[in-house]
Amino acid sequence: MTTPDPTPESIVHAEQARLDYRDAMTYGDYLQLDAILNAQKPRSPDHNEMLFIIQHQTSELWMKLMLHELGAAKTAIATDRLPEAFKMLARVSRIMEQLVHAWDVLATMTPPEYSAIRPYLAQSSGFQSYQYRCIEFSLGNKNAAMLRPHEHRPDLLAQVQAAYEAPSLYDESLRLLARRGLPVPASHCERDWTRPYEASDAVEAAWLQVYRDPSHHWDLYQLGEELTDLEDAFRLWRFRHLTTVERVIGFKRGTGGTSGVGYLRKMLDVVLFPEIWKLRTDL
Ligand code: HEM
Ligand SMILES: N[C@@H](CC(=O)c1ccccc1NC=O)C(=O)O
Repeated sequence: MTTPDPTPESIVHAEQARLDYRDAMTYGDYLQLDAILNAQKPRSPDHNEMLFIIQHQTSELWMKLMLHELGAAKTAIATDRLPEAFKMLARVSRIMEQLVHAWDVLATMTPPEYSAIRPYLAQSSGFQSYQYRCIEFSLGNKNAAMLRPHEHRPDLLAQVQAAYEAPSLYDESLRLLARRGLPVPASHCERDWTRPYEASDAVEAAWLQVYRDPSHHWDLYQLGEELTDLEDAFRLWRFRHLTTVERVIGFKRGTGGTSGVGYLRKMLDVVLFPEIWKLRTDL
């Protein structure tokens, strides 16, 4: 006699899965799904606005995690706990790569599809993303003008301002090199952290010592390569943004008031960790 194939119902029964959650915390409770899944409020009647909203909301969630990891990685470097920092920096780079691939989903939106939504966006723009600005500042791309869009929200301004005033990931890395006896000039160990980073031959010379003798400076060498991974991924993100914008709105001005593609193209020239790149030519 053959036993009958199990039915979906009998499988659940045999597993003794809990089915009554009246008195227990559920998946949705734990993840606050009521809040998250009721936060998509399209303003247009257009089908594609849901994609646009979810693309941005998921990006903001990943940015939240990046900031969480970046902040902890900076503290770990500042307190000489490098293995922990490496774990967190690797995660930040993987998140950035995730955001790079996310552009593929948004690129399914054609120019006419976006044109149907765009008037409903009014003057809102990614330019006003405070988490994005915190990431740029944490990575050392400081620019006082970028605080202005947040002036009307003192609570958010305080967060962006804190990232603006704090040493960046790279600043903390250079301070670590100095603590390890490498010849990082004093001007790069203590300074007004709100000033844009200025590349220095002396800093490059310090990194060169690391890269010329990796086995003696293994963890600093690994730090240099983690920073390279991160900037590499960030450059790809900027490039995919630029290309997606060009294919969707061409050379129209941005809703945030910038030239659009022209502005985003200029941002491709930003170098976050200049000496880490320059030293490769001099090795
Ligand atoms: C069709 C999709 C998109 C278009 C047409 C677009 C367009 C633009 C434009 C024109 C700017 C320049 C600022 C302005 O004048 O508005 C900008 C900035 C920005 N966008 Fe987008 N964007 C798109 C998707 C996204 C997505 C998915 C994100 C992810 C969160 C994003 C994040 C940003 C950020 C952070 C900035 C500021 C960049 C900086 O200051 O360096 N954008 N976008
Ligand atoms: N700057 C875009 C608008 C835009 O992309 C946007 C608008 C509201 C919320 C997020 C946006 N995404 C990134 O900039 C545009 O000029 O079409």
